[in-house]
Order: sequence, then structure tokens, then C-alpha cells
Amino acid sequence: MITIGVLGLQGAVEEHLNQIKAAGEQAIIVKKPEQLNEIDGLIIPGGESTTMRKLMDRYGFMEPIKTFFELKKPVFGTCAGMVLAAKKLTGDEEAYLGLMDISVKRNGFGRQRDSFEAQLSIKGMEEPFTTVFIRAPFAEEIGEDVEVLALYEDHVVAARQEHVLVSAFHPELTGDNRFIQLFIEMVKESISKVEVKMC
Ligand SMILES: NC(=O)CC[C@H](N)C(=O)O
Repeated sequence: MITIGVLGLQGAVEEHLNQIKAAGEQAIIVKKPEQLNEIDGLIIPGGESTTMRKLMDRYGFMEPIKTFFELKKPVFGTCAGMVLAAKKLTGDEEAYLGLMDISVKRNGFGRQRDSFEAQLSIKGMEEPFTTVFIRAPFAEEIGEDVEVLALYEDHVVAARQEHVLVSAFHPELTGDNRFIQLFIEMVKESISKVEVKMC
């Protein structure tokens, strides 16, 4: 069994924990940087990225998460998590963790469309996925190593770069577990790579 940690400073933490457990894996809430040593993959949930980055600074998460990433451990950022994972933010806001080569526009869909649902086709999934967007961002520019997994109205709303996954929507708010399964596969893949290296 693998252990996935959900950064538990703010936002939609519980829903992710439930989905991980429902998929048969172990889930813990990460409230201190030392707990990163206990997990195989990290989810940065949706919430409010400005609040979350302040709390991450306060509890000293920034460097430990970067180290976690450099060790090739998978990270999944949903919504605010996608904002925090980006290398660039549109406008003069400073990017935070810089884990994925994307430029993200916060609240990209504007006030008129604060929250909405859409049926999207996701690369690698056969049936459409019901996506829930809540004051969601999107990626405006993507680097060449970034694989686009989903578009909504021509905007990139899900992507993967090596061991980092992001979605502008909230896959934890639907009963559909295909996104968490994708992340679990990424985590298992990363563990088997480490095992191969150790033999
Ligand atoms: N649902 C969400 O995570 C919203 C993200 C929020 N608009 C932000 O920029 O942080």
C-alpha cells in the first residue's frame, strides 16, 4: 500500500482523503514539513492560493516541498494547488513552488462563471469526466515538456509534466475516482523506479 499526503493547511482536504481511502490506499493529512518523509505522493488541494502560500511560508513548507519534488516524488495540485505548482503566474503576481512549466491565470474564467460543471474528455480516459470548476485558474502557456490532459474552451485545465499532475477543476468533488487512480499510478511508478535504482 502506498501513502498519499494531503497538504492540510487550508481548503478541500477531507474530500481528497476520502477518495484516496476509497481507492484502497493510505491517506494522511500533512500539517508539518517533517511528514513529507512519511509519504510517497503529495496532493496540494484547492482552496485559496494566497492564504495557502502564507501558511506554507509560516510553517516552512516551501523548501521541503521543492526537495520532495526534486526526489521525483509525485505531486498533484488541484485548483489553488495548480496555481501554487506553476512556474509563472499571469500579471505581476509572483509564482510560488515552480514545479511545472506552465503560466497560470488565477480566476481565469472570471466572475461571471464563478463555478460551473462541464463534461470533459481527458487524455487517456475513455469516458468523459464530470469536472467541477470553482473560481478556477487555467494555464495560458505551457512548456514543451508539459502534456496537456484536458482543455475547456481552448484553455488548458489539466496537465502532466513527468511526476507532477495539475487540474484546474476539483476531481475530488465527484464520485469518479479516475483522476486519483491516475495519481496513484504515478506514485506507484515512481516507487518502482526507485526500487530498480536500488537493486
Ligand atoms: N477552488 C479553488 O481552489 C480556487 C482557487 C482560487 N481562485 C485561487 O486562486 O487560489
